[in-house]
Amino acid sequence: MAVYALSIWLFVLLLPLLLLLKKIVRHNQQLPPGPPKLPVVGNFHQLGALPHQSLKRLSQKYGAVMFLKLGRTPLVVISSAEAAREVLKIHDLDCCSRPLLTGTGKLSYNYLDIGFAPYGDHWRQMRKMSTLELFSLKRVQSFRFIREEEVALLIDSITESSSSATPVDISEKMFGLTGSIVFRMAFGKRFRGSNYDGNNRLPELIHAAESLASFSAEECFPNFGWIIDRISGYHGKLEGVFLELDTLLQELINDHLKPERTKQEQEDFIDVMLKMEREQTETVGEARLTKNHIKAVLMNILMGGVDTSALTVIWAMAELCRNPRLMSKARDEVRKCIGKKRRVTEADIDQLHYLKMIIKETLRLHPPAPLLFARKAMSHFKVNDHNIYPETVIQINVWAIGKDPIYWKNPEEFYPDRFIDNPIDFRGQHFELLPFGAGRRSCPGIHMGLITAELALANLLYCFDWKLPEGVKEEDLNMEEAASQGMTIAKKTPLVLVPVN
Ligand code: HEM
Repeated sequence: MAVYALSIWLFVLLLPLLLLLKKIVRHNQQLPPGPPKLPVVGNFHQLGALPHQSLKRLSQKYGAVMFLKLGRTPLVVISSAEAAREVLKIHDLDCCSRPLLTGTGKLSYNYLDIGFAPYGDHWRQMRKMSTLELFSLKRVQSFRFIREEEVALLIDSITESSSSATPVDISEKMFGLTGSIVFRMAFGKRFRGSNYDGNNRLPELIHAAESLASFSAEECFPNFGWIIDRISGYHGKLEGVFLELDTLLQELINDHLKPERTKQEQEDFIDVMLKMEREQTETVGEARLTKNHIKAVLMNILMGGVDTSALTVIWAMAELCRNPRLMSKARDEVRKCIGKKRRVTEADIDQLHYLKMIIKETLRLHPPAPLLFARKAMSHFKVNDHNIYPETVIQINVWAIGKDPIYWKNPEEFYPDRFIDNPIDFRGQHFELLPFGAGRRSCPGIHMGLITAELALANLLYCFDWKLPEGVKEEDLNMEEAASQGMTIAKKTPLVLVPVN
């Protein structure tokens, strides 16, 4: 008992000394400034349900390069274009790895993929293969007929509602559309509404996979996090979601291997990767391309390709419906340029300059991945004279940068005209606008994502006039973001509009 009391007294006496020591060490380390941390949890409690919004508020107090701790994990958050340029351009190679997490490891077949794989030979080979064979402009163009057919089906389904002025759930329609397009490109099969060959859990599964692809409690709090994971059933959920997706992907691959399968006119992603597996001369990392590599890439395509384009169109339509003047300007452009046709085709898109500005403005205010995907520092480097040490997780708050009044006049206003005679683009050269990231880990699906969103939006504007449902005023339209469920941020409530033709 006496020993116990003595240790408590010693602790109380030594505490100020320990704190002082910590301050000195920290000063010597020259870490970026950041909010005070609580013991054990660090700054975890300050993230809230919408971390990009909380982190923006904190950065206004602590700076554009900010140091936090998620439990034990050191985290640096970047919130200005200048600092983003230093990280993503000058120090791209120092920090172009990803943190190794239980969730991402499982869903990527132990990092055989592109998106979650750590930097190294394997990732370089996979990224090269996907850039040349899956995401090239030529390949994207080869799927033009799929996008045009699926958009035509969508317009037909909305036409039925427009004749009776029935409200349409645009959010559901958009996830259905992008799901169908990605499905056909990747697997050569149709995915209708929320139903794929009887598997109506697919959209739910993709969202569940996205939410499991982040830090588990144990990764943040090594001492007791496992208890939280046990209570929340984290590992069971991860196993379950992985097993269902793995079974689906394996079945799709098996279908492609059946000798009786009729040769498709158009190769899908599985065909392309199976052909590469057969013909490979180069090794991928230490191993050759296997079925697990193929499934890992398909998993990335499902998780990265469906929600992102859908969210872009949903937010664009929501912004236009709140701004009738911009809506008529956009509609006039599409109808004037296209003239009398049934549908807008991809060949028409290049003339639609205002539509492209709308997409850009939407991606500025509503980047689907507001913090990009987490990166991990591989070596020591400095940003604004602050040290960033190996193993630090780095998040770029592109949502905050897109709203920074230093670069954007009236940043909260949806104003596509700001891009007239303005060279700022979103392909990774202008650090004030980074919805696709920049540098080595930037989005390889940019052409595919953009053309899908542009074609869908152009046709929605060309084929219908849009009204808000009875009793909803423009200023009442709910523009809140849903609580973070992983890498992307959705609109909190579905967008419901009435089509008129
Ligand atoms: C509007 C549509 C899209 C947006 C806004 C978007 C955004 C992003 C962002 C922000 C990143 C992370 C960049 C970084 O960490 O610096 C990323 C990575 C990635 N995206 Fe996209 N994306 C879109 C469409 C697509 C599509 C259609 C696909 C595939 C079919 C795709 C596949 C990927 C992959 C595989 C990565 C990981 C790259 C790597 O780590 O090397 N994306 N995307």
